[in-house]
Amino acid sequence: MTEPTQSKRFVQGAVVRGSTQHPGTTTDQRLLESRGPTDWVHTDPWRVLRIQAEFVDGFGTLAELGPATAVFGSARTKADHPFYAAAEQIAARLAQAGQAVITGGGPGIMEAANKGAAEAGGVSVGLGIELPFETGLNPYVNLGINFRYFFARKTMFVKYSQGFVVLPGGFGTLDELFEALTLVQTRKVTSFPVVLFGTAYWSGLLGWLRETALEQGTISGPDLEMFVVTDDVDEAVAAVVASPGPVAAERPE
Ligand SMILES: C/C(=C\CNc1ncnc2c1ncn2[C@@H]1O[C@H](COP(=O)(O)O)[C@@H](O)[C@H]1O)CO
Repeated sequence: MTEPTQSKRFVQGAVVRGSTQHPGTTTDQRLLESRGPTDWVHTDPWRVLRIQAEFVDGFGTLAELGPATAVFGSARTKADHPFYAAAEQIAARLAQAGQAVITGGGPGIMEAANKGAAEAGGVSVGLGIELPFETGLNPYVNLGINFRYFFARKTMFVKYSQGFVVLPGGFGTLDELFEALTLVQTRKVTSFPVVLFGTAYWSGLLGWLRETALEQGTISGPDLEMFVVTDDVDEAVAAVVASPGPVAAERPE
């Protein structure tokens, strides 16, 4: 009987190959030398890995953030608008209360909130999003992550904040607001305060929710109690600072 010789073995990561199974090159050689078709970078399996990478970067960066509140509002609000000043003040108060402030990292209300947080010495988070036109993170972000995918970015807002303060805004703001309300309504999260800042701006929407949505039974009475509506900076801050965060509703495993 012939003794197998150790020297003829080839170790390939976790795999051990005998001489007849030798691949001829090492894995590193093939990685470094390969040049071939590149269309696979535009396929869904590759996108899945990129999506995973966004979650890895987001979770890895924000896991130790501590208490935080997300502030939303129009990307178009100018620096001389009263809502810009209000967002700046809300964020400054949140920072003074030991909270990080999370925004979409863009201009308008996002910039105001990042400015308020950063200038008050707080953590000023910007979760940027790739858009067809380049806007980039505003200069007041001191902890920023850029996302390709809206849904990965939206997970970060909810996962790492203990409440939302929503200032007047358009479709983007409404999307963020209604996502939070849907998560609370469906009990995906509990203890998640949503503050609508700017009573006059929100009154039309709230009236429609009461007089049309509630009337026609598409929402219920308690759904209308999910948010605090205010023009008062202190009230807005107090509503979120007291919250323990997006506690997942209990369910049997
Ligand atoms: C349209 C303009 C800039 C776009 N830049 C944005 N950067 C980051 N996040 C954005 C941007 N635009 C929208 N968002 C997100 O939606 C919310 C604001 O949307 P709205 O439609 O303006 O209300 C905001 O909270 C972001 O998360 C201006 O030149």
